[in-house]
Amino acid sequence: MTSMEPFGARLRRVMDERGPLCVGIDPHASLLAGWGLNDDVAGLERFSRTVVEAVADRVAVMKPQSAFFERFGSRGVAVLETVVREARAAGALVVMDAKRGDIGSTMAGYAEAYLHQGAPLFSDALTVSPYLGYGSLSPAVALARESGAGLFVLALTSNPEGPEVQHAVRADGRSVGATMLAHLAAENAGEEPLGSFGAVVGATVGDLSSYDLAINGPLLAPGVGAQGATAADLPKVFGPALRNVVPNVSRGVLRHGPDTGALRAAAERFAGEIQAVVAGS
Ligand SMILES: O=C(O)c1cc(=O)[nH]c(=O)n1[C@@H]1O[C@H](COP(=O)(O)O)[C@@H](O)[C@H]1O
Repeated sequence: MTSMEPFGARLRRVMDERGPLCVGIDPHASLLAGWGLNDDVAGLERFSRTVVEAVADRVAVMKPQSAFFERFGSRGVAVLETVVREARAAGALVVMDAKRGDIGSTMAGYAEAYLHQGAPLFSDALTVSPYLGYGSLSPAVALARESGAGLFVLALTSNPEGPEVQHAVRADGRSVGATMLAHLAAENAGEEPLGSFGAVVGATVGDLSSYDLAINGPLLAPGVGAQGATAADLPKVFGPALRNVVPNVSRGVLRHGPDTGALRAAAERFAGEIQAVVAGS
């Protein structure tokens, strides 16, 4: 397998060129209806390819939400394959949001599905859940390193149910979420200009001053837009780590379709607000 330049280096460059915004592709049934599309495979394909056409040539990252494609079985997954290919061809990095996590031997299978170059769903990075134990992710870490891909590990998620697991305090006094961040910092040690092993930290989670976000890797920050966070919240949540934050907006952009100009304008509005807070921090 020919190795690509590591994900972290590719991400840093595209963030420098395009700004850090990630636009999510989340074809909810309600959004398809809002766009005047049927809730079927043709509607799914029209929706997701329109989003790619509108923004993949200008945003740093696109994050298809696998759940909404899997809903339609193998034909939905075929659409997902097309979407990944087209978004990457337009210069965006694709983070596959499938939140995989299993015992190590099975995790190796998931890693092959998304992180092996040449796999039909090969993506620049994959979201993974470490809640079977961080070590269960090692096959994905190893394959990502080999192929130049990355991971985003759920650390402090944007949903209100997350804290019962992620804020739980271990016998050594550290919270579970902080432990995941520490694992990622170790993974990324010494990498320049940025490591490839990111954390998911919701933009909605509030004050993180007691957490060490200096993991030398990207921080994927969902929650801006529909979940109530704004660009203005980002400096408060992320402090000095803001430079490595990739804010994700899905419904906040998608609800402006189906007009490509309106989608583009919505993405550019979020991108502008985010650029302004990053520049001012
Ligand atoms: O991993 C994710 O992307 C993710 C983690 C998290 O903590 N919270 C979260 O909302 N997400 C995803 O980010 C997207 C947010 O969508 P909107 O709320 O519509 O912007 C969805 O695809 C979620 O599954």
